[in-house]
Amino acid sequence: MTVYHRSAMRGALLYLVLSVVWLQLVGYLLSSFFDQSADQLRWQLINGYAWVLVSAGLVFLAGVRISRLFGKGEHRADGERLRQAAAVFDCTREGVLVTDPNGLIVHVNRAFMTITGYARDEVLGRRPNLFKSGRHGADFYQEMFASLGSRGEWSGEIWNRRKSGEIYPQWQTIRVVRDDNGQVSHYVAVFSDISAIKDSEHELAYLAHHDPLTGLPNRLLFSDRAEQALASSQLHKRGCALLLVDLDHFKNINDSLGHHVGDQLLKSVAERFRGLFAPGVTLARLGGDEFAVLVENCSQPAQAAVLAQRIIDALKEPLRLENQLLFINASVGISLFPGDALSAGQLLRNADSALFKAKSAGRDGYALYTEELTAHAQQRVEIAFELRRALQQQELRVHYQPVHDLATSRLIGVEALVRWEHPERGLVSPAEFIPIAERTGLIAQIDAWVMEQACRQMRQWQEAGVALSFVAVNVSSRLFARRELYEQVARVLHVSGLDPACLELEVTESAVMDDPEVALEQMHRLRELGVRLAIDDFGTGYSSLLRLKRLPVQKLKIDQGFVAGLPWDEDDAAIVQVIIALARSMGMQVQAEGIEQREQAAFLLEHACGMGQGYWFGRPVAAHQLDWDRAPAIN
Ligand SMILES: Nc1nc2c(ncn2[C@@H]2O[C@H](COP(=O)(O)O[C@H]3[C@@H](O)[C@H](n4cnc5c(=O)[nH]c(N)nc54)O[C@@H]3COP(=O)(O)O)[C@@H](O)[C@H]2O)c(=O)[nH]1
Repeated sequence: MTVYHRSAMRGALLYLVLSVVWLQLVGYLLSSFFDQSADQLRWQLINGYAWVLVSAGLVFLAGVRISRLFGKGEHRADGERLRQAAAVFDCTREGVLVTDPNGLIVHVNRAFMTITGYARDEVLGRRPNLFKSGRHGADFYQEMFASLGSRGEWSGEIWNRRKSGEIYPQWQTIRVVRDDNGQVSHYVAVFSDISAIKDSEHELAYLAHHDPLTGLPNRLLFSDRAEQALASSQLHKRGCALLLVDLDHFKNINDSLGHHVGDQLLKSVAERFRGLFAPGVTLARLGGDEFAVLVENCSQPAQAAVLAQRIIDALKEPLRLENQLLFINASVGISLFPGDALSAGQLLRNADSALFKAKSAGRDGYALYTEELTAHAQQRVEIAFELRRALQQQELRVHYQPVHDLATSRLIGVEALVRWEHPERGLVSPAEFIPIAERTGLIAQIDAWVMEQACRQMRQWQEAGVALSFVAVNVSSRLFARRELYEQVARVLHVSGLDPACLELEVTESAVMDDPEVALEQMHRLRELGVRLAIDDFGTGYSSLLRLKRLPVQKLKIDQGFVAGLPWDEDDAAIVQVIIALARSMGMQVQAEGIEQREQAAFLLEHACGMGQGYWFGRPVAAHQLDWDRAPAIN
């Protein structure tokens, strides 16, 4: 039972007792005063009316008390609600601003002051246009008031000005408050400062569109800008040039000096390139060591070529990193809009084909896109695709070319050369697919496979009693630069059980001289395994004799280009003699390749070249086709 019930019960009981006492007392008094029952009846009636009158008075008093009681409760609840609202209003992190129907500010909360920098007194009685940033036009405010008029509410992003003058974004909701008569009594605006969110959005957008290392636009932003530039060029009937720049042998820097130095170098290169171009030119880093330059208003190949040369020349001076000077070159591919391509994607692909051409032509230069390049590029893509399949479907074969001892003319070794038995095209020359395999990275897989086959084959020959000193395999520059080459060779030797001294690894002179320090380290590691090392195509690179002397190499292979002129071409004859003398002076064996005539073999024998290989001795053939007894007479 509540307090109210108990007090009501008490009142009712009191009324009951008083009524009974009153009735008994009046009845007793009337019977004692009056003998006549008619008088007694009249007074009882008067008493009844008097009691009804008193009761009505009591009911009135009770009603007043009750309504007072309820009235007090309601007021208490209202007060509580108001106190809570005021606390929320003041504690909320959202700014709150209340205006009267005329738009004059009548109230602001604490968060409002924190966000805007204004004190309460500075804004009360003023209009919210005090905070206008000037970023929004009249349309914006018209729409806002139209929404308030029709829906009684407006929400949206608005840029306002703090007291400090700083312009900032806020998310704001404005509500119209109406009184009991439906008249506008107030406008209440609740807003939050969204600068931090905007900053994060900007940061995310920046990260998504820029390369974090150099701060240059990335591929996404570059493609976007290229699309825009092309659209604008089309409209204004102007030309554009896209230059794709690739650093030559950058991988060697990463591999030999570490990624930290590689990163520093990329930053320095980006800095140097930045200094070359006027503001209208977009320079981007597309990934790895690949940069792109988009030049608007450049329609002539000659103009683009000048820029390409400027890029190449910019790297002629060494780059100064923390404590060392580094040299790096670049190759550039150029494609022009609208002459070469009509879309940004095509322009990039064409520039890539031209870049490939520049690299194939010996690097450190530029090449312009031509239509034939597309056909070649297409062909390259197709071959790369098919080559992957060929590896899986085991379409590759290993052929062996005999190597003869020139003194005895006997077959003493073989060189393993890969062949592709294409299901439709027949035997495809490695000269066609090896460069593509090198570019796509498939070469490492191919070389590893050839090495495994050659070692197994050599073991089989040895088990069959064939007296063969070595089997030579080619190691591409790509595989040679990899640290895992050592593990790979060790694994193949272990699996095949071949004596390491019977395996000869041929590395081209250019692969060695690309980065002699890395080559030196790699060669020493390989020598620890006990394998033999030969420098292939010797004479075509620019070997430093000092460096050559330090290399743990057992053989120099004279490039077939010099052998071709023997014995009549004096220059070739002189070069060959020098190479032989050089090899011998460094205690290396020397082997000539590309011997097609007896006279060439005779010249080489006469000048103390130890070994020879070429069509005159025998072409590369399948393992079972080798003629072990062939020893053609040289003299
Ligand atoms: N990384 C790898 N490269 C490989 C592998 N197999 C081959 N190659 C390289 O491909 C290029 C072309 O090779 P190929 O068509 O096999 O040509 C070799 C010989 O057939 C050819 N040769 C040999 N003797 C003569 C000759 O008397 N005349 C003549 N015109 N050509 C001849 O020379 C090529 C051998 O060259 P080399 O390797 O320098 O000893 C070629 O660059 C191969 O290196 C492979 O598995 N991996």
